[in-house]
Amino acid sequence: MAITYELIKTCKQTGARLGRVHTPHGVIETPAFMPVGTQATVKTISPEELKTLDAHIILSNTYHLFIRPGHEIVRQAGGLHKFMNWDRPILTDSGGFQVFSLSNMRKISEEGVEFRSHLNGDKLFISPEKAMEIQNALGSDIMMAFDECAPYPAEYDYVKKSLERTTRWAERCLASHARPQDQALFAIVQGGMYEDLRRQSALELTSMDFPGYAIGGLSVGEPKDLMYNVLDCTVPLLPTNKPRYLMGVGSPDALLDGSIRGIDMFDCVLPTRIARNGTTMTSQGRLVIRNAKFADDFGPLDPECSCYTCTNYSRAYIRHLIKADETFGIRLTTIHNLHFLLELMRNVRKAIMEDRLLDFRNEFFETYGLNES
Ligand SMILES: Nc1nc2cc3nc(NCCc4ccc(CCO)cc4)[nH]c3cc2c(=O)[nH]1
Ligand SMILES: [Zn+2]
Repeated sequence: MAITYELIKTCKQTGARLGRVHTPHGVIETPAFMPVGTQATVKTISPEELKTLDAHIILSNTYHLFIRPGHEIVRQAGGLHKFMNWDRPILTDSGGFQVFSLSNMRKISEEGVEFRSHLNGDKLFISPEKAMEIQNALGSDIMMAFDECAPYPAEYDYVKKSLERTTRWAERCLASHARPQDQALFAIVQGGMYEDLRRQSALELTSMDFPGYAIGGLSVGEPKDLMYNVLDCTVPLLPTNKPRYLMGVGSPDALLDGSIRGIDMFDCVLPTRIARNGTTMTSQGRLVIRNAKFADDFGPLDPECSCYTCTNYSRAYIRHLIKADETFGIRLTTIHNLHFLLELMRNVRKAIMEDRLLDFRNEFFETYGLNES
């Protein structure tokens, strides 16, 4: 079996679970945050630094690696682990979402999606079979089924037709799964913001017995309370002995409230993306280091933080680097933001062990600020 999920305990205060996902490249302690390395690198951070930060798994993208450098190159390199020198688990997203969020001129049919590369405009086509061939070449430990992430908002009838096609595509992914012993294929539940369609999608996909289930179609601009409604009606329909992965979610508040609702895995570009413009997550909420008030502030970014950045550099120095567009500044804010979220998840796992996750959540929001993202 490519992966097995070990449920260690369920929190008495909430629906949160402490677990472990065992993979051929190591164990993932859950609930887990996955740093995003879209083009085979977590931007500006080395694999050694990711290990120092204690990231257990990273995410890469089928769409990006298909259009550059091409999955055959990665296959010839011996797979993504060798290519990027990362020997811990890798999850690859299947490309559906990226095609819709990045490329223009795309046509969706039963067969798959025709689109133009956002790099050079080449006309390309990805089908469920193609998405599986690419992920097979990449050699990721966890592959995602090829799906359609319905836009938000979207008409009921469109979402229903779309989820039913996503279910048929999931069957085609299963049928073309070349190495189920080495790679786990996760299905992706769709259904927009409609409870009955979410139920339909969950029941259709869980009847096919995948090793793990993702909840897609969220974090697409909907209000947070809608996202939580969808989780409340979807998570209970997923098997308790398999991992649940909420795609594209990674703000501190959503990691906490998603864990409370029984989500085991999260990914988001947020910490790395906002770091590049100097926005940082600190125990007192968001801090935009470009702000002039930090020009002569020689204290650490976050006094409560023990990361490499907060141990060795001042706000004044980091602000100077970001203003001067120095890459080292982006490395420092990225290291801090990744540490902040990975540390948050370590504390979430500790709070579940001690049956006090709800208390931990309320304490966290008192200092971080409820409406932060
Ligand atoms: N295969 C598949 N992949 C997905 C990836 C997703 N990623 C998201 N949301 C990410 C949203 C997101 C994008 C950028 C930033 C940076 C700061 O603005 C933060 C969040 N939702 C998602 C849904 C799906 C989905 O249904 N299927
Ligand atoms: Zn720090």
